[in-house]
Amino acid sequence: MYGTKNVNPFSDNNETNSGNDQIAVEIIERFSKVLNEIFIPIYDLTILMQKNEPPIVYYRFPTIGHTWSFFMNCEKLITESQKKYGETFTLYVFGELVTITGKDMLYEVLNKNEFSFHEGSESQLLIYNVLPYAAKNINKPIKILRTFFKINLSNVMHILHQNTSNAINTYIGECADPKVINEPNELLLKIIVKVAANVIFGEECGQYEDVLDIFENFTYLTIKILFVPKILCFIHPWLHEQAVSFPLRYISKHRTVISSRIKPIIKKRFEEKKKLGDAWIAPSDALQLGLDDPEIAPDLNPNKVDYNLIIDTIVLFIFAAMSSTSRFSSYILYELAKRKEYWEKLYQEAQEINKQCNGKLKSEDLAKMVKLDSFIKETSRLSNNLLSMPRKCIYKSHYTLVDGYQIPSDRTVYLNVIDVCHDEKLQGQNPKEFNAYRHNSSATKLDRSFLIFGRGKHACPGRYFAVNMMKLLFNEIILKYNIKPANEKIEPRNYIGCLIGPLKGGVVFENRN
Ligand code: HEM
Repeated sequence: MYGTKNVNPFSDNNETNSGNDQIAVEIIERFSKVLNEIFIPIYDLTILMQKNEPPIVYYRFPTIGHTWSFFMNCEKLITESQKKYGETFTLYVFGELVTITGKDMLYEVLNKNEFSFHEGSESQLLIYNVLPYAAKNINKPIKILRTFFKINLSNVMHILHQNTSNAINTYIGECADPKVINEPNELLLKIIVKVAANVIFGEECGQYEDVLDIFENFTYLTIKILFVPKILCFIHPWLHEQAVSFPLRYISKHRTVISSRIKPIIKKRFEEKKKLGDAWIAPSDALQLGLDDPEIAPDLNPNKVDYNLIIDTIVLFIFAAMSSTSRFSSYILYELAKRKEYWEKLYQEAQEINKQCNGKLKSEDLAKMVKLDSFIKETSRLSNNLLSMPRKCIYKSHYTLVDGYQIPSDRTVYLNVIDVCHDEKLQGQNPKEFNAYRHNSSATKLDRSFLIFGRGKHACPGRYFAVNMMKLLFNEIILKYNIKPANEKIEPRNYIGCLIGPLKGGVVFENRN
């Protein structure tokens, strides 16, 4: 029954402190024991009388709860808690109780309306504080994004390919002598921003350096704020939100710059459409999809366009697209640099496909890149966060999971995705080891064993774009360069709290021939 077994998952480490530290720890421990003995049973009792909540993992220090171990070694905290309490349990982190569910229960949480994606998601912080016009009716921008991926992606593949090639030439270029790229994360972000800006924003606008700078800065900052420890949440979550979203709100007056760039383009498009009528060929970008919505742009009148909503939709698009795609691309680049044993086969595949399509890749050619697809899928599988896809329980009093545990209203539930990634039944033999050929379906396919793009009704609508973007990028890199880690001892993946942190270390590029 919940909260009654005061088991300490970290008891093995208790003896490592010495001297004054040891005394200090003992004093705090004694003090906290007294507090625990007073408060925990009272809390336990009140809850027990009401519901069968998931067990709260034992913690030593009141207020701090599991925050320290969550931050320092989240993987160990989760694994040991799971061993002792089962797959559903509760932690006390940054002043808040959060419940963790494992591989058997997480699909229920993902699929039930009683668990809100929008209220649970960390990105809400960004959306409400920085994109207020999108936040007012979030379904509108999401619908534009979904439509874009449904109808436009294959139409823009040749543009994406061309832009990827150009961006690689610009940012990596000829490497007759070995060239060390010390910050491959930044390089990949630059390439992806340039490529994606064209198809999202329109070719005319995607060329403006000031706009590209905004997208880049915005993505950097949004990645950074995800890793800021939520210390201020001990006082109130609102304070944390205000502090981390502060720099984003003032980022180079993004609204003014983007607005000054899109207004003339929108005006020109309306004029051409009026003049040419049905003969006008609409550009295949997300900007145009926004303009096709009569609520956003009524009567082809530039003065009536809801520019704020268009700008927020574009920034949301960029934020959603850039941060994850560039982060995952950097993990793939490192794996590729490290794992020479895969090169031969990947190179052969790239050459054959390139020959068949005369160097002009279309959607169907990308579908043929099965080996590269598997390599991308395996890298992503092993580059997942430990916990992911938070949901807030919005059911009136509590929601009862199939395992009988009752999740109280307002509780955030995190999904233990690493439990899925490391499960032998789901992943096959040696699930913690890299084996690119363990997969027999594409990285875009949503299934129980692969949760990188989520599942259920909020599953990532940008996954085809992301995977195709990565295929274009690495197909080009494989054909053009030999790569190796700048430092033989490349740093393994590191976690910051429950999130996988950016990889560190340079990569050396050299022309293949
Ligand atoms: C490697 C790249 C990417 C990864 C790993 C990724 C991952 C995810 C995941 C896990 C979710 C589900 C979140 C949840 O259920 O809590 C999600 C949702 C979403 N993703 Fe992605 N994503 C990627 C690229 C993209 C791209 C390129 C876009 C394009 C704009 C995009 C747009 C979105 C949007 C709009 C949602 C929310 C959908 C909704 O509200 O229903 N993502 N993504």
